[in-house]
Amino acid sequence: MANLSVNINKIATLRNSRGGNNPDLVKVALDCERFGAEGITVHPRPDERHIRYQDVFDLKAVIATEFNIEGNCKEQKFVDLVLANKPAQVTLVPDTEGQITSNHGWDTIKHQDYLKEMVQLFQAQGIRVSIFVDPVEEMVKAAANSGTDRIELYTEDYARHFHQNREQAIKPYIAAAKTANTLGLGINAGHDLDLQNLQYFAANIPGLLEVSIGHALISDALYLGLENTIQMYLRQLQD
Ligand SMILES: CC(=O)[C@@H](O)[C@H](O)COP(=O)(O)O
Ligand SMILES: NCC(=O)COP(=O)(O)O
Repeated sequence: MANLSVNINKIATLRNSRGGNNPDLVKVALDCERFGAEGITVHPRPDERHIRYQDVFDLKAVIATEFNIEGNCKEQKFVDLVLANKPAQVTLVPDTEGQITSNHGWDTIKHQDYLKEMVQLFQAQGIRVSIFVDPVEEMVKAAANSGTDRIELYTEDYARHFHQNREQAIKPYIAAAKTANTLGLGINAGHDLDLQNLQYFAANIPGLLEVSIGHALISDALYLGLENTIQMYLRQLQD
């Protein structure tokens, strides 16, 4: 069964909209753990529009499950933040400036040497590394050459096409996962996974270790409550 890491960016978005500490991000993270989440994910961006750099220190001090920090390692501030906090996992995402959200994986062929350097830097500090990639076999192969522990499959395309034709939508992900399995890479996945598309994805991706879910899960929690929502997502992941 794949682990569920709850991405709490959207809690920080809500908090920041009024400048105070409501909702309390740290309390929400601890509640997610109490309700069954196996990890907490944050994706600090340079403009700190949701997760602030200080949040990462505050969360690291209290989180007992897997802490996953996602972000752009081309930003020195991000690299310093990760090294200062030594989370269980860092997920390298190739964000470009002004993006509303993550919208592509790394070109692991073009950035091979750079990624190798980054992977070594984090691994030397005992931090597991995952590289965010599109479900393209060549990208998975080149990711393996960087020495990364895991890849995170960018699932936006799967989610977008799921309702039209789920067999077609998942095809490239199965192929990418098989390649990753052959190369000994661990597999994470995320972006736009939700209560409709998660079960089919988890049931069909061989070797899926972890999903990180934020936007849909936090939205569902408005109607269903956070505890109930987390339990519902966990049920989708059951074998
Ligand atoms: C890497 C990924 O797919 C997610 O972390 C996503 O980027 C969430 O970030 P936002 O909450 O800023 O949209
Ligand atoms: N890595 C993906 C993630 O953390 C959450 O993405 P989303 O569920 O907010 O689209």
